[in-house]
Parts: sequence; C-alpha cells; structure tokens
Amino acid sequence: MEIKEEGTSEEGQHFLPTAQANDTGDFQFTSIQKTPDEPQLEFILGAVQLVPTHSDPCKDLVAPVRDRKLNTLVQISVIHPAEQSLTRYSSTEIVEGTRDPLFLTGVTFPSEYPIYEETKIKLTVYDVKDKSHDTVRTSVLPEHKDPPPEVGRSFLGYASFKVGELLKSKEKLLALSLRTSDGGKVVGIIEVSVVKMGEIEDGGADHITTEVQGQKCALVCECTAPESVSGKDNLPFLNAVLKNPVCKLYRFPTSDNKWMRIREQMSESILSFHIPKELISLHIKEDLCRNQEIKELGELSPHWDNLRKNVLSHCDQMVNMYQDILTELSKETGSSFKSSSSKGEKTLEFVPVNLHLQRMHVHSPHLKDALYDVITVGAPAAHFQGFKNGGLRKLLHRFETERRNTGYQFIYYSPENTAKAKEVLSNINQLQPLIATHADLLLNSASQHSPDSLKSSLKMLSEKTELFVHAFKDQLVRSALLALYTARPGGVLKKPPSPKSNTEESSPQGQLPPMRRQDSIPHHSDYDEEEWDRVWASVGKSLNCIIAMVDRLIEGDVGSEGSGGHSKDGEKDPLPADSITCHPREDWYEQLYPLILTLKDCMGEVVNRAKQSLTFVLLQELAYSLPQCLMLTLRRDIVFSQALAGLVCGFIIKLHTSLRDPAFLEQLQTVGLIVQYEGLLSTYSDEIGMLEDMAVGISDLKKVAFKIIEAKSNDVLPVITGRREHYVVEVKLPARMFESLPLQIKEGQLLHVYPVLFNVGINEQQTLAERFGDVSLQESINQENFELLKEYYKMFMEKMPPDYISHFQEQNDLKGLLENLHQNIQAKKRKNVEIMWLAATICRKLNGIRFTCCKSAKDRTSMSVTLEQCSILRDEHQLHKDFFIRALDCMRREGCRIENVLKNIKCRKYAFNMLQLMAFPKYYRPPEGTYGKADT
Ligand SMILES: O=P(O)(O)O[C@H]1[C@H](O)[C@@H](O)[C@H](O)[C@H](O)[C@@H]1OP(=O)(O)O
Repeated sequence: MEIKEEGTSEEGQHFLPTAQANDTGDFQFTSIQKTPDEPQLEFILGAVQLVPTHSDPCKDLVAPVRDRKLNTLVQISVIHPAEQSLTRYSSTEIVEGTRDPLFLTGVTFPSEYPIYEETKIKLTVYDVKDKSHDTVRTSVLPEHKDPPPEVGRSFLGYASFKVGELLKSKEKLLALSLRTSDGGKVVGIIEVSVVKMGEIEDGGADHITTEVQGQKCALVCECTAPESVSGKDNLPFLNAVLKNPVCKLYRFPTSDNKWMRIREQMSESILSFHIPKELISLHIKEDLCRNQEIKELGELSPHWDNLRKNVLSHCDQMVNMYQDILTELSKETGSSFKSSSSKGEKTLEFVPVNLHLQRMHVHSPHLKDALYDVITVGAPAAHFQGFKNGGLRKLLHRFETERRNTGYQFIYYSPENTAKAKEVLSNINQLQPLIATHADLLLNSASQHSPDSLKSSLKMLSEKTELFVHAFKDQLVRSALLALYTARPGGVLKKPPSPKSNTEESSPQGQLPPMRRQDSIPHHSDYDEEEWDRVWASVGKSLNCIIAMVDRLIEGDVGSEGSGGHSKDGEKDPLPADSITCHPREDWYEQLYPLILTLKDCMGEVVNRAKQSLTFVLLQELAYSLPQCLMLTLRRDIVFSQALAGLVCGFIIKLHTSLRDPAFLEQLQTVGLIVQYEGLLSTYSDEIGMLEDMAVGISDLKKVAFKIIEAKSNDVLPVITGRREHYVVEVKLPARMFESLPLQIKEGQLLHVYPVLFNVGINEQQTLAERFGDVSLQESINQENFELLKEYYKMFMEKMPPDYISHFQEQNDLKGLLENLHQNIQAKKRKNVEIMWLAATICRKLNGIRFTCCKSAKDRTSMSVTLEQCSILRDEHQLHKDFFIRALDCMRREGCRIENVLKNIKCRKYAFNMLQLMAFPKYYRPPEGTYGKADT
C-alpha cells in the first residue's frame, strides 16, 4: 500500500471526525474486543536495537552519528484502513546516548479512537541531534525522508504492523525489523508489546539495562497479579460530562527495580458550557422577578420614583445583555472547551478557560491501583472586563466603602442586610404557594372526612406557616416598612430612615468609617408602628383558629364533647367560644373553608407589605452608582460562573470515582467536601486583578450546595436552582448508582463544599512583585484560607466516626502537615512552592477535590500538575529516584499537557522564554526543546 502523508496535520491525538471515523466505505473492519471504557489498545516499545559498527545503519544513514551516541525517539503514526494517508499520533521521549534505548513513554488508543485490527501502525525511529529544535516543529515531515538538517533530527529506520497482527501474535509481542527509507536494508529491531492495565509485564525476570546518568541500572519486569482497576474505573456515566480524552501511557521503574504503569488522561467537559447556560438562565429569572417587584412597589414620591425609573431602565438593559449572552452561548451546541486564546471574548465570558480533568492512573506492583485527579482551569476572572481597576476583591471593597459614605440620595443597607432582604423575599416566594397548597390539601382531607389525613395535612400546614411567620422575625422588615412609608408621596421624613437590625452593620475588619446613622427608627406622627405587628400576628392567629377547629372537628367526630380548642403550643384558643362550635360531620369542609380563606388573606397582606418593603431595600442597593454597581454584579456573575463550572465538574468526577467508598459518602454527608485551589498567579500587573477576581469567585462557591437526585431519563446533566446568594446544584445519578447512596443523601440532603485557595506566584512577574511590588494580596489570601482549612479539619475530626478518625490519624499526620503549612505561610519566603505542595497533600489526604489554575491553565499549570504527578509517584508509589526527572520530562515532553498547549494555541510549545524560566523555581522548568516563543 502506498503511504501518503497527511498534508497539514500536526502531531497529536486528534480524533478523526466521527463521520469520517465511522465511514468505513465498502470495507468491513474488525473492531478490537475490549471492555467498555478501557483503552482499545495500549502498547509499549521494548528495546530498540540498532545494528552496530560494520553494518552500522547509521553509517549509511547519518554521517554525524559515527562521532557520537544516538539520541533516539520513535514516532508513532496511524494509517486508517479506509484511507491511504498517514496521521501522526504520538512520540516517545528522547532517550539519550545509547544504541539500545528503552522508552518509558508507551502508546494508548482511548476507547473512542477509530482503530481496527486492519489499522496499520508505523514506527519511525529518529536520532535527535538538537533537542532544542526537535519539538518546535509545527508541520508534518514527509515520511521516508530525512528531515532537513536544521530541524535537528535524522531518520534512522522504520517498521510497521497491523493492529491485528500484534493482537494475534504469541505473547502479544512483535519483534519488527527496522528498515531504511527504501524498505531495503535492515538497520535494527524494535519490539512492540501489548499492555493491559490490569497486568504487570508477564514472564519471569527480564533484565533490561539502561543508562541513567551514566550508570547502568538493571530493570526487572516481573509478573504480578494486581487487582484490576476496571471496576473502579468503569464509569460510563462519566462520558456524559467528559469529552475528547487524550491518553498517554508510561512505564517507570520503581525503587525495587520493578515497573509501574501510568496512564495519564486529560478530558474536557461539556459542563464548561452547560453550567454557564444554566446559571445565566437562573440570573435572568431572578432579575426579571426583581425588576417586576420594583415595578410593583406602588406609588413613590418623585425623588424615589425617578430613582426607580433609572434603576429599572438599567436593570432591563442588563437583563437584555444576559439574554444576548445566553442566545450566543446556546449557539455553541456540543462545545466543551474554551481555549486560552478565547479568554477575552465577550460572548464566552461566563465560560471557564481551558477546563480539563487531568487524571493519573497508577498501576504499581504490590500496591493498589490508584487514581489522582486534578481539575485544571484558567483562574476564574473577567478578562473581557479587564483589570485596569483591579479585580473583585478590591472593587467590591471600594464600592461598599463609597456607598456607605454617600448619604442622602438613598438609604444605606449593609451587604448583610441586603442579602437578608433577598433571602426573606426568596423564602416568601417559596413558602406562600407551598402554604396555599397545604391549605388546599387540608380542605381536601376535610371534604373526605378523614381524621388521619386531616391531622397530617394540618401538620404540614402548621410547619410551613410557622416557617413563614418566622421569616419576618427581623428588625430589617420593620425598618424597611418605615423607610418605604416615608418614600410614599406625602410620607417624607426630615432625615431618611436608617436600618436597624439584629445584625446591625459593622465595618468589616473595622476598616470602614462609621456612617451617619440614627439610633432608632425615626418617629413619624402618622406612622402606626404597631400595624405591622398586627398584620403579621394575624397569620399566626388564623393558623391557631384552624388548629382549634381541626381539634374540635375530630373530637366531635369521635363523639366527645367540644372542650374548647387548644392551639398547638397548649395556649387557650384566642377565638371566642361561640365562634368555633362543633358541627355535624358533613360540615367539616364548610367549617374549615372560611378559616382557610382568612389564613390566605392574612398571608397575602403580610406578603404584600413585606415584599414591597424588602424590594425597597433592594432598590437602595441598585440605586447607588448606576451603572457601575450592575457591572460589578455582572463581573461577579462571570467569575462565579467560571468557578462553578469547574466545581460542578470536580464534584461529579469525585462522586463517581468514590461512589463505592463508604467513608467518602459518610464524609460527604456529615462534613462536606474540601475543595482546594492552587493558584499560580503573580501579584504583579494584570494578574493582581485576576487573583482578586479568583479569590472572590472561589469564596462565593460557599453559597453552593449539591443535591443528588435520581436520573429519570438519559439527560444526566446537572440542574441549578436557587438564586445569587444560595444555589443548589442537582446532580443526577442513574438508578443503579443512586440506589447505593446512604438514605439521607437519597432523601435530598444538601451536601456542602468548603473552598480554599492558596496562591504562590512563580514566574518572572512574581520576581518583580517581590523585589519592587507588593505580595500582601497573596499573603493575606493564604493566611485567610489557612484559617478556613483549619476549620474544615476541625469539623472533619469532630464529625467523622471515632473509629474512622483513629485509623485516619494512624495513617496521616494531618496536624503536622497543617502546622508545617502554617509555618510556611508565616515564613514569607519568596516563591515558597512548599505552600502549594503541602496544601495539595492535605487536600488529597482529606479526600477533597483538587484544582490547579494559572491565567490560562496551559503553561504554568502544566508544569505544576506534572510535577505533582511525579511527586506522588515518588512519595506514594516508590518511583525510582534516578527516574524522577526523566519521568517529569516524559510527561512534559510527550504527555497530555503538551497536547493541552497544542489544542489551545495550535503549537507544541510552552509559552516560556529562557529569561522567564530562569525566574521559575527549579522543578517548574520544562525540558529543552519544549518551550519557546509561542503565539498565545
Ligand atoms: O498558562 P499560563 O501560564 O497562564 O500561560 C502564560 C505563560 O505562563 C506566559 O509565560 C506567557 O507569556 C503567556 O502570558 C501565557 O499566557 P496566555 O494566556 O497568553 O497563554
């Protein structure tokens, strides 16, 4: 078969478009048998032996090779059977200075990849003369031809095989001849052997030598029979949220000279787009409702009416803007990835940048298989809005300070009071229809004349009505009522009233100057302060009447004489005895009907007044500094949306991977989950603003609770309910999985998350900040979040069962780690990356969800996650110490993260220059040839 090179494709794990992949034309191809969700095929390249001296292939092939040892790499290409063209798929790392290289990077084809027994794989071996030029290539080189010398590599030989030949071969191993470009001369041998993740290499001891820093090291591949991970990993449901996986395979030696196998996987998520769309819809609903309530505030005096008109016109514009963004996003059907280069696009503002699951699956001898997940994502930040004036942390503080000190145009309510007003309004909106439904159910029970059903309907009605009455037990409602009264035509007070509430506003951290305020609700001769009490109390009273009536009806029904009604709390019924009399059984409905009507009327009156007064509070919040205050809300929504998309993705993945772990479920239910963010932003220039956005976005995640529900259809995407101060994310699980959950979770218990952020800037900008700028932002974030982490730990220790805790303490010295983290934060050392390592370790030990972020989650993030992966292999899986750097280089050179760079900027180069790298902490520098000037 003639092999045609694919003209323009860049090396990488690009999948053929589905239509193309499945289009096998007239041919019938043989699928590879495998368990679902397992890779289709994985193989490693055993020893490559190039024929030495007198028949030295290199002598004929590449003259300069004679004078030095080879630096070899194998490039793997795929020839789809229906086509005649060849697609570059992946490469091994470069093994330096040997003629019999041993490659640590293997090849894996994920389950989605269109590969058949008839698919041909081509292996091309190169000698890399100049590493710094090698991976900087951006186009495909012609096969069978020496690359131009300036590219820095020379062709040594090639071999090819059909996938079916490998699968059917004895021991699933092929020893293939490497040939010259014309296919004539044999220049060496290359071994290919199939890998199954559930198996360590078969057979007896197989001694392979390789050179490590000048030393020969004996590596022994031994047979063991470890537990298969497929049970744990077999989560087809996850495919509904994870898309386009990129998979890489490595084998690394352990300290006792055995092999461990590592599968690295990176997937994007459709939640990147789904969550923003859900959230924007929710904001639109919330804002439309608020705008309507502002319109329905009733008659206001001219000053307030003008203010209202102004607010409404801006708020309507804002809703239109959200609607436009939603329309634009809805056009992106099926999208699951926003690239770093799109981070400033207005229509994609709510979408997180470069969100991925970065997973490492370790299969090592004698140890249980392990999965390590990190969500990598660009720091949640409002790139389109820009950072000229800083980010949310600063902007919100400045806005609040100014608002507090600007007097008479409007009334100042603290953020806490405004939040409370929103909460009460939301409670009212939920409770009023609920009470009405329960009241109707009570009437229904009455018409059925069923005492039991009457009692249980009454119980529900009482509970909800008590909640309703309780919702207004706040001074804020009173002060808002008075404020609104004074804003009505003719209701002008000498000074605007100032709110007084149980949570009287105090300056956060004592930073805000005291505001002009009055100590009590101002007196107004026409204002009847007790009127509200009477209206409010009428709801309780009418409930008591209903309770008393139900008592009497039931008592009358069982034949006993009416003995005077008792309210639920045992008090004598407030109604006169003759107003509630015992009637014959058929009158139950008629007896209760007028009382229910009264309850509904009273409730309506309370709702009407409270809604208007609290909406008036919201009007004050909106009135100050239009349209800036709305832009601030927009900015906060944008940042939150990006943060939430990541969180939901992390939560769902965690839930799926830990569903069979009872301790995890217990923790989820009783304590909640820690969510740890590693930030790599510098505290210099624009990144200060990003960090300020990120800190608020992550802290806002506290407002999110999760609820797990059973999926009733194939639509398993999460649903968001609630409002800005309190969101509930409903995660759907298929019946089989849902059934395995603890009862409380199945009953809809809300599950909480505890986000923490630790940031350490590592690049050259951070050097500038340390020398000439200010690092206080980073210091205070780390200090504040340390306190939050400590609180979580305390809660964990208190709430988890004692048996679990004693075992946990034996295994982990969390106290020591926390102490160490604290000391490192206090130490104020420059670029103290120890802070990130400790925080990540603590998070893993606490079974939390890990995130790593930098501006784009592309370059610095890639350095950090690969370092974390190799550190885990060293600390938890006995990675041979001599191979630490080599493993790190393999992952950075040919692993998932270089593919991440490629998919973001269409170029396989980390965007660092030499000067930048000199400023990086040592282990954050990528290998030679993988970085350089890139158009980001
Ligand atoms: O993924 P990042 O580390 O945020 O990418 C940075 C990179 O670190 C830096 O060296 C380079 O100059 C660019 O600013 C990268 O950011 P982009 O957002 O432009 O990809």
